[in-house]
Amino acid sequence: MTYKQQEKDLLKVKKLHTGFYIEGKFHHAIEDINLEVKPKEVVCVVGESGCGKSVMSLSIMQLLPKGISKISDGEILFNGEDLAKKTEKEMNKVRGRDIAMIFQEPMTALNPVFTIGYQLQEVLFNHSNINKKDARKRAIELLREVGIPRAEKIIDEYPHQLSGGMRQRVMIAIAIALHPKLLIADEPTTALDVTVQAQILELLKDIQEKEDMAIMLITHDLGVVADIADRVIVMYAGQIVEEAKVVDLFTKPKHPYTEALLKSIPRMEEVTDKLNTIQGVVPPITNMPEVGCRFVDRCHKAFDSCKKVSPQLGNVNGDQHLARCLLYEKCYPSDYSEEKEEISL
Ligand SMILES: Nc1ncnc2c1ncn2[C@@H]1O[C@H](COP(=O)(O)OP(=O)(O)OP(=O)(O)O)[C@@H](O)[C@H]1O
Repeated sequence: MTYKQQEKDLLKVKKLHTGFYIEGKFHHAIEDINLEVKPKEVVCVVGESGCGKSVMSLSIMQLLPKGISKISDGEILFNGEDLAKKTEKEMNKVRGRDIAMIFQEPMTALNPVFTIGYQLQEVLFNHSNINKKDARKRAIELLREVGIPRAEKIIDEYPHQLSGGMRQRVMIAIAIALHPKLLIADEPTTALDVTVQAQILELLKDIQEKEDMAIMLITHDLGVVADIADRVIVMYAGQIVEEAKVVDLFTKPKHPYTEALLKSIPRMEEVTDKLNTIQGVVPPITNMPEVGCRFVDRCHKAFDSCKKVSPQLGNVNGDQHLARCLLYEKCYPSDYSEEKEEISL
């Protein structure tokens, strides 16, 4: 039995396409996204800024900005139910109770005019019949669980009285209050300094184990991934370009973009005066190449066909390692033939 067949999916995203209306024209920000998250699994989604990571997570949570964006195709199955078909009222029940989300900047998610305790208890009141006394007790327990010292005092403080790391701990406490089955964490450590980043990652790992919860962690930093992920999904220009178990991704990366991301992680043992950065930028959604590989202009392994043939996501190293690159035979479109390409030239 393969890994993918072992357990039922908690989240299964199928052929998801989401985009924005810009100057009256619809442009896709993510295209043909297929992914699964199993119960208790930690899946990391990585890629540079603008690759579509946040659009993907906001699509799953149905939190895209109204009027200017839409899911144009696809399904988002959570425990078999399509979230894309749920009403706002139904989604309000799912958010927090089944799927929780934490963001990069906790200050924007926390309300500055209410105490920490008020905001924690509000979640408990909204989803259960708990009384005031028990809610306060539970809120203090939750603050302790996420490592907040002097929880009895902090509960009556306001978000601005806490450090960035402590605020992120409060967000995690709110997120786990109802024991969700999935936590989506969008760059949860990016705004924090390095030592605090490590503590928050450690906390997420502990909580994931204690709560038996799955995590989808979104980050632009592959360094963060090594420590926590079971599986990694690499996104580039709105598409998944590689997906593998964490060990395989780090030891046998298949896509030149993943290789470049790995090279850009600073290493202690390398004495160098410059960081390896990837030259160029991610194409904007208003100027996405219609055909060919979207990484072609930045790829040092690119060859002629890369501009003419759109690579498919294919199995490149057993059934758990997918990549979207013409270096691999399995990534050519099923109707591809060299003859056809020659005629079209
Ligand atoms: N409100 C919006 N209106 C128009 N385009 C948008 C909007 N939000 C995102 N986009 C575009 O969608 C694409 C994907 O953006 P997204 O925020 O998902 O990237 P990301 O990988 O999460 O980057 P970051 O790490 O910077 O958040 C980008 O080209 C971005 O410019």
